[in-house]
Amino acid sequence: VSITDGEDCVQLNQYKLQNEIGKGSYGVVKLAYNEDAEEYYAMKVVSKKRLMKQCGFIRRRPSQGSQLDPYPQALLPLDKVYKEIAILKKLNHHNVVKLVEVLDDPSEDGLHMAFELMKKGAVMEVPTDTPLTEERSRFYFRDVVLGLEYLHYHKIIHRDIKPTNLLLGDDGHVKIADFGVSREFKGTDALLSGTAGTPAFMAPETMTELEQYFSGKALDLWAMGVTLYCFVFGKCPFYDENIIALHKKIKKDPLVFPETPTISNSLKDLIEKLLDKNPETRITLPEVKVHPWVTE
Ligand SMILES: COc1ccc(C(=O)/C=C\Nc2cc(OC)c(C(=O)O)cc2Cl)cc1
Repeated sequence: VSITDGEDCVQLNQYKLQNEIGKGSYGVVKLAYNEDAEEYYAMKVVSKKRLMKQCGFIRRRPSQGSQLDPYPQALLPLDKVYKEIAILKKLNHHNVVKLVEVLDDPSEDGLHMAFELMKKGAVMEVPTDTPLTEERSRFYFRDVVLGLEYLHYHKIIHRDIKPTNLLLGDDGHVKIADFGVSREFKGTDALLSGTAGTPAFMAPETMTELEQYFSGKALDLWAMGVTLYCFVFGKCPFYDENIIALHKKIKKDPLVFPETPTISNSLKDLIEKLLDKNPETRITLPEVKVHPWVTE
């Protein structure tokens, strides 16, 4: 990997890194021009050092001798990102982002993942005062249903479905992105514990005091419900900037639809079934596929 700081942009092998187009806890995404392919890509840059710190592997140790504290048996954080790459490499679906290449130079801190560029970026930002029409929401929702059906079929729970992780290509279709917290499972469903993803999109069953296990697929369905609500209303159904208050609202508050914009009864019915606080009775993906609002 040769990194040269040219006129004012960084060259990484055959990629010319340009301006930042995305940012998150994972790192940044930069526009990258591939000189050989004469194509633009989205280059996700993950800092390995930051990953190590995020998992508390690098502690400030008092200088008491040089003995290295043995790493706890937990997964090394880099394994997490290598697992994410392994998952992405085997995925190939019209509604899932395509990982093209990984540039990982052991001597470099940045791990670079080149994705096909989704020219229009995220389908929408939340909150927004210009939400999507019901028609447009249905069009994008169908893409998310197909993408998620593919992921669940390949035994992957995404765990961070939300509008900013739904990227729009120039064919007007949506692809699911960001597998940073996704989980592979064996058998028919994942049995998960703990919370991962974005708080306002987390399902109520994950917010239990006692350590509990819950279905992975049902988490993605709940997040799809929050996402669909955001599509048409431009804001989340449950929100509070205080995380404790947010958890309480998600667990206790009834679902409320704003007066405007008015939405059809069939859409209300679907959102209510997705945002069912009981994961046992929550609508499943096969049922979503045949729901009147989706097939209308
Ligand atoms: C306005 O123009 C724009 C065009 C494209 C973008 C954009 O692509 C942003 C993020 N991209 C991604 C993020 C990912 O994770 C966090 C992953 C992943 O890890 O799966 C993949 C991609 Cl592509 C933004 C603005």
